[in-house]
Amino acid sequence: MFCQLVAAKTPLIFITTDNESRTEALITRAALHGIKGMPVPLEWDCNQGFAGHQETIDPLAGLRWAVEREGHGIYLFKDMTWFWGNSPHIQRTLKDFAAVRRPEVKSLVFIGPRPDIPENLRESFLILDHALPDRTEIQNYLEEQRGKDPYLAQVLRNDNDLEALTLAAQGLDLADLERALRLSRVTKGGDIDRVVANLYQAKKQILKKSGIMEFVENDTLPEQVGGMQALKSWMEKREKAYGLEGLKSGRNLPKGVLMMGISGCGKSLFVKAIAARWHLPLVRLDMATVYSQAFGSPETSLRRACKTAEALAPCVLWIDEIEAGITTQGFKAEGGASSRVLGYFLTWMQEKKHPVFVAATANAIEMLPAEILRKGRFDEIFYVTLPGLQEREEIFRIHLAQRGFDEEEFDCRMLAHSSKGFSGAEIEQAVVSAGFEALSLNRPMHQRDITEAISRTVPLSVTMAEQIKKIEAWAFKRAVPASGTVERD
Ligand SMILES: Nc1ncnc2c1ncn2[C@@H]1O[C@H](COP(=O)(O)OP(=O)(O)OP(=O)(O)O)[C@@H](O)[C@H]1O
Repeated sequence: MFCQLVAAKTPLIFITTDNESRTEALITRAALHGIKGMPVPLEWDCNQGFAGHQETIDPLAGLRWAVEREGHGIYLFKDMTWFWGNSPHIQRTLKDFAAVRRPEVKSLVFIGPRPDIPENLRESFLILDHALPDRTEIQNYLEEQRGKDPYLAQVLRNDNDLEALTLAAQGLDLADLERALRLSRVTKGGDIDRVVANLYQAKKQILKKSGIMEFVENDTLPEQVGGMQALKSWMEKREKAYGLEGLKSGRNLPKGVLMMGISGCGKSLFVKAIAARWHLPLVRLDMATVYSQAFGSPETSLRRACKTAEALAPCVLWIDEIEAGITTQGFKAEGGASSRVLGYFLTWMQEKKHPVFVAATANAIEMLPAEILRKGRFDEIFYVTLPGLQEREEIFRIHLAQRGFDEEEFDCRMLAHSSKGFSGAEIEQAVVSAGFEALSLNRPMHQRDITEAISRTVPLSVTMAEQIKKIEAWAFKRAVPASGTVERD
């Protein structure tokens, strides 16, 4: 694509990239191998100007130098986005350059993490996105390296190993992949499982640095989730239809589910359980962070997040608080960032090319615009409400067992009765604080400790009774209850 644009004499190109050196390498390779007669691209940055031309350190001088040079050429500007916003001279020079037809093949290429192009120049630019390498690119790279590098030849003994390493490397830049492999070599990890583990560590670090997303280490089992029968059977049906292999490989991965409902009732827990059960990496995107603008505009942050998720595919993208950023005036009325961001997200959901299972969670569900709830966006929309009697009993059993208590020594039915209106998180908290109480008195935990912890708790369903009623009335019309039934006790 880049070669074709240059060959077609596109004067101004902007490439968004998170990795300058990878993009520089790509441009150089494309120029030398893809465009006949093209010399090596010349690079400009604000510290050096063009190499060997001190007089070009000033951005305008650098630009003029490139514009005035004769012959074919690609001129790569790295830091121009910091300067051009406040410089009418730079903007005018670029506008004039774009307006002139010239016999030679000459393009000025600008790179940066975001297409921060001055309003004035937008029309003159063609914007490309240098996304992370896809599966085929990674596989080709690994195969090529295996032929050259005895260490990789030792790690990748067969096609299954190659497949496993390719999968683990998805979401990494080739430069980062190279670095991670070097690290594995130094630590003498010749075993494929260790190399794969190293790559996951590298990915975790990189996502953490990017700020808006995080890798969630996860081994939650569906058995750790009490109740939610409808959600569980939704999951099991897909497993029966496509097989775990089909889901794990991404071949038959559903589009996604939206889980909305009261805080502390297990939405996040279920997202983790689904990802672990389908053996898919789980990345969490916090919409509140996207709107905080800490990592660029909300649109740019979300675009980057979606691209990264696609590069990591097959994976589960957990969008937490999808309603964040939508103000009380509503989605359309405010007409600002949230409608643009959600608009982008919905289009992406529809058009994404790689298998990303989107698990979105929401608390303030009455804020969600009809666009999100429309049939077909998500495979299913679930409403996660307060657990009923049977479910509370199950949740007590789960949390007692998780903390090493023998659940048979407790009357979980009775505990369930006395915790009416409690969320899963509140039940967990009652078990934890009862355990702590007993520990502080240096004795085993008894049933009484838990009932006392329950009676000390004022659950959310009491403090927020009115809101919860409203939320329930709203949700029951629009979503499937995650529990399968609406159990009242
Ligand atoms: N159905 C459940 N079964 C077992 N444990 C539960 C259940 N619901 C909640 N919990 C416990 O409460 C904790 C918090 O729940 P979780 O974070 O999944 O709730 P949430 O609905 O995502 O809340 P929020 O909307 O506030 O993020 C869980 O980690 C789990 O320990």
